[in-house]
Amino acid sequence: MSDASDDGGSDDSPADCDRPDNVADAAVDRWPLYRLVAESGRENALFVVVGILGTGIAQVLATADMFVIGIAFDAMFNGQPYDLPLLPTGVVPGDEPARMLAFTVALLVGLKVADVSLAITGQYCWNLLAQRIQHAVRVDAFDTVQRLGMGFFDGQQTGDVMSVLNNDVNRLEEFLTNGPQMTVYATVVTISSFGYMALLNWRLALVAVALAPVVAVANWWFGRRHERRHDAVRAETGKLNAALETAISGVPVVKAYGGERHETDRVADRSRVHRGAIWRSHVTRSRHEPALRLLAGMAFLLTFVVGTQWVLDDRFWVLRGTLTAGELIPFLYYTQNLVGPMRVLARVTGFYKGAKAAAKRVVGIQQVEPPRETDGVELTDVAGRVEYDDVSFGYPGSEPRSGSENASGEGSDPRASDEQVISDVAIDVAPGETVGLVGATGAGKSTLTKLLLRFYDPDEGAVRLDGHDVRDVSLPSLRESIGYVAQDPFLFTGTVRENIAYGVSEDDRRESSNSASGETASSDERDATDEEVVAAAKQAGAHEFISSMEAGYDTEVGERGTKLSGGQRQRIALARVLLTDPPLLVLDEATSQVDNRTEVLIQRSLAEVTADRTTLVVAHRLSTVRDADQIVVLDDGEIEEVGTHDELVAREGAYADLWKVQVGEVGAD
Ligand SMILES: Nc1ncnc2c1ncn2[C@@H]1O[C@H](COP(=O)(O)OP(=O)(O)OP(=O)(O)O)[C@@H](O)[C@H]1O
Repeated sequence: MSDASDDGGSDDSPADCDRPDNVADAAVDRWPLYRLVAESGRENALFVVVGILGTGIAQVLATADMFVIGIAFDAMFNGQPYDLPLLPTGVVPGDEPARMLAFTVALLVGLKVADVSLAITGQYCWNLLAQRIQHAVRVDAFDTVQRLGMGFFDGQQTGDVMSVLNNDVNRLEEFLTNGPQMTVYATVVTISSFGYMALLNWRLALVAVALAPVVAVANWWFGRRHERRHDAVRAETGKLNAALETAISGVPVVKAYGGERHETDRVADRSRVHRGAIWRSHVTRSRHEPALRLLAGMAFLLTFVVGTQWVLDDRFWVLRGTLTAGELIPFLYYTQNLVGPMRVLARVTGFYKGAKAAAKRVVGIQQVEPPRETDGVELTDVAGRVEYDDVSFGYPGSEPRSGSENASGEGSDPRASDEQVISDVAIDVAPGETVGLVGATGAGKSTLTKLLLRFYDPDEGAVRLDGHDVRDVSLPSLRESIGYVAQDPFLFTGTVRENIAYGVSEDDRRESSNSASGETASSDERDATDEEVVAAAKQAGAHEFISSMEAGYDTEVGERGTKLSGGQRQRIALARVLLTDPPLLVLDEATSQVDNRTEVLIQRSLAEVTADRTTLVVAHRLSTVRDADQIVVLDDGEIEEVGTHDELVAREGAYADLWKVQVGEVGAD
């Protein structure tokens, strides 16, 4: 995946910035998890500190009990002094065993109460931290995704991107909830157990930890295996999601072609691969923990043998000095106590590697630089002059036509090897003009409009608006100047009213994103009034059918507008654009799905709207562009003819042929 250059207008190309093959391939960061937590977690530093202290001190106190019992045991039964570190001598009772016992019980109860209270506080902080970071990472990643150029979405499967925003981010939460406190627990229990052992007998303590280097190497080895396994699981989860998303969103086609069995088989194949990846991950996990416990068991046995011999013989090999039974019993307890951290170490390593694999994918998305949004010329009072200045363009990553060469005649430049979809197109649209773009399917009409909107940048030449290269114009300002109705308009789940008013609430949306980035928004935000919504719907020929629906403007349109017909969706999309009252209009087959009578009505009301604003109209139905000031006929990405309807008909060229076919003067062949 390539990062976008961000240092100049023409270098900051939405097409350049996003050619990822796979979200996971993008992460070049060595510490993706640290990067995410550090970026999102700075404001949560207090939770980290309290979490570490709470969990840490709780564990120190939890492991103190056996130490206290050992000292009390020797004091009560072996006549040793009742010497507890950190406690003033006056507090500790005298020689009477009953008083010593009462004091010991009170001390143990106090330790347990403090331990539990601190553990609960620590747990609370870790949970809160995990939730907050998960939320921040998800919102940040989503914000990045939706600001990426169209090239990113061309190269990604929606289900895979969804999987990053959902499954992978959840995986982070799982790690953050459990990982830090488990790590603190394991570290503190290990250190404090070792500390208590060293206080009891430092020589025997060294024996007990003799196998620590072996544990470290074994854990490192398992960690590497975990990482590979988790990388595969995360990638396969994304692919499975993509397969599910494609099958569900294509359900009408699947049903129409009776493809249910085929889709089930396809999902089953993906699920099988996914299951295999998960299984391999489980196998690694199921071997990891027992292996570490085995090593801990060996350490315990070693300590037991050495310690017992030492107590019996007053020495063991080079180990000399006194070792009492009262010292050995807590000592063995602490050695056994190390089994818990071993188990946790294995689990935390698994959690960490899983979260790291997920973080790589999240960071992979975050590393794709979105095109600059706020730099550049702010357009005000747009007159509407549009110029395509010898524009050539090929979609990033598309295959070159056979035999084609790039501009330099070399094949090594990946950009230049893209298939040219637009070649040397020059069009000059005066402010207020309406231009029709016509031509065979795949001729490049929609692509030309997308270059104006800067969904992509041209490879050669420039697209200008009011004399400004659109690459030098700030993206929000450019897109606010252009009302765009796409070929297959998208409606959001919600009511008809909400869908029509969507564009006018834009300022509100910008305000929230600006306030997130610390900027303040202008104060002229407003919502559309009901009258404005209805007026726009009337202009778009939508009012009649909306009013005939039971809930009128409050009708729910369903997901992506599935409860409406194609023509109804188009009219709502048209109304949405008209409501924003942009200086420029780009209508890409905006009325292709409405019937002829409705189209004529829409054309009449649109005539008023388009009279004094620049309008680009893409149409197959030539009656839609008949009254345009100029009609550009495209053929295979090149301009074939330009003129008014009458001029082109009189010229008897390609347009005239198309016109004759459409008015029925000649057959299609
Ligand atoms: N995102 C994309 N990635 C790669 N190639 C694309 C992409 N979108 C369009 N193309 C290709 O670019 C060429 C021009 O497509 P475009 O949509 O501009 O044609 P059009 O003239 O609008 O066609 P239609 O009338 O069918 O809508 C086609 O060959 C198409 O396959």
